[in-house]
Amino acid sequence: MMPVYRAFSRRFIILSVLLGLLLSVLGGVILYKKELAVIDTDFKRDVDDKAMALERELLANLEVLFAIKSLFNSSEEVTASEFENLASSFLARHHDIQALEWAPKVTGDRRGEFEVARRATYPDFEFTERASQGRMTKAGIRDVYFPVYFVEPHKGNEAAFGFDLASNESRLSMINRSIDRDLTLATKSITLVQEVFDQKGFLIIMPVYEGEPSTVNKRQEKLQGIVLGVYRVADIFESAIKHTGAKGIRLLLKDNTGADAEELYANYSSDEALGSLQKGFSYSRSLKRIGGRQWTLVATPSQGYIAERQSLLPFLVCAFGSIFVLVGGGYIFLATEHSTMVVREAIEKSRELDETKLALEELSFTDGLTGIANRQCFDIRFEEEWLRALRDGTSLSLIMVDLDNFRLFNNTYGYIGGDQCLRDVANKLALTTNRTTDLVARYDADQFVILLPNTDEPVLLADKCRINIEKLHIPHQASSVSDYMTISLGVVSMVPTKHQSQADFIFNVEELLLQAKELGKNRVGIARDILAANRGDILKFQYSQSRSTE
Ligand SMILES: Nc1nc2c(ncn2[C@@H]2O[C@H](COP(=O)(O)OP(=O)(O)OP(=O)(O)O)[C@@H](O)[C@H]2O)c(=O)[nH]1
Repeated sequence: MMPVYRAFSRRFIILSVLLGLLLSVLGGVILYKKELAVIDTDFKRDVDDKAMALERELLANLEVLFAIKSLFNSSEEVTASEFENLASSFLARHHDIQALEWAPKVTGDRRGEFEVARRATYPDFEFTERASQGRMTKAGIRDVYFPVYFVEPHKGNEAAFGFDLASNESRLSMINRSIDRDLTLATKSITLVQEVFDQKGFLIIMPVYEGEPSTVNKRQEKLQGIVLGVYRVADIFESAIKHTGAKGIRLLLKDNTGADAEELYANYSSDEALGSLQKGFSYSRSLKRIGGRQWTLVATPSQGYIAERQSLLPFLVCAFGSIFVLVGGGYIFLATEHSTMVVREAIEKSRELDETKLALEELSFTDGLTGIANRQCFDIRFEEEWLRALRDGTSLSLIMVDLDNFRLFNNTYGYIGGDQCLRDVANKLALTTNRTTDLVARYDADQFVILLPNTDEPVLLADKCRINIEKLHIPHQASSVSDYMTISLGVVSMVPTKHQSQADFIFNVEELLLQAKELGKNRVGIARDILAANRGDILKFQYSQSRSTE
């Protein structure tokens, strides 16, 4: 029973520990995923903030162009200083504008007139275009020019001053589109004429007409020129982003207008390797369409951004949960083992106690000197057998034995010799009885009893005992009967009835033993009814009886 219980409790503890570990890991994973979800939401919000800042920045720059356009709309002829004053005031506030420019529409026949007018202030002024090797050269002959006539700030934009925007096919087509539809348009990324380093820039152009022409022809006819904003992508980007809060976000600005997407600017180095977690957070946010261009912000968090927002909580939940489960499981396991041990010890103790009790019981029923049953044992067995015989209607016989002249034996051979004699006699009496149900017990000092349940010939057995003791040849010089130790016996046998008592039964056998003593010892005292019942053996008893008379 115990091993089954132990195996069950061990299996239960192991399963509980495994379940606890699983729950700890699960708890950690759930918290980890929740944290990632929060980071994802925060990240998208931060990117949206930056995209909106970029939109605001572009719209603010458009407003500047509208203000300059208004200047040209409201004046017959805008002078260089008027343009300079207005543009400077905007440039002072908008540091991300590379230049604000005015490019009038100049027909081929008026080119000289325009060049001369500007040479009053800038003697080297002429209409220019970009030569094939990238350097600036005098503009070729064409019907219409759009030369950069005013440019603020002048310093740093000298290369653009006089540059004919119509010198480039694709730019001219965009200008014409803007003019025909009265559209504010932004170019795709270009390398600015004033650019020294390899940075991407773009232009926003805004046509200025006389009045408000509503058809294509009238627009072409009434066109005065073009207001231009010149920008470096990086400047616009950094200026917009620098006031937004979150740091550690890798941003890539792409121009997705048309079929070919183009990368405009990235605020990180492209050879930086990305982790899978970073890639998982990647987020694209399209900006409002401005100047006909569709810009998109592609964002990925840096490792620092993620690390800053991750806590140790999921790990701690997992680690401490596991430790708690393991320690708890270990404690319960040890406690169970201990209690099992205690129970096992208790069972062992109880078994030992039972054994001790049995041994004590055995001792209490054993005569200390001879090792056969004692008086107490006899009394209990006698009671039991009496009741059994009474119930079953069977016979019960009792032989009482007394050593002859034992006092004299003691006097002659001493108590130690007497003790040995008692042991020898007891041993021989026990050997003489055959049945397991027979009981030989020491009754008193030198007296023994033999209880014989359901025995037909108790007298024969009694005489056999007498003969066997005499045959032991235990010397007894002082005996009045023989040279050896002899015994006298009384025998009673009856089928008990409820009118008879155990005491009478004992009394009778004592009487018969006394008679045997009185008749001369070394003989069996038999009741008359037994003599009658055992007629066939009468001679033997006569022999026994006759011994005493010799
Ligand atoms: N050695 C020894 N002697 C004992 C023990 N118990 C009793 N005796 C002695 O046994 C003797 C019993 O003597 P009795 O039965 O009275 O008389 P007896 O000498 O046997 O005489 P009869 O019975 O008439 O033959 C006494 O001397 C007791 O002291 C014992 O355990 N050991």
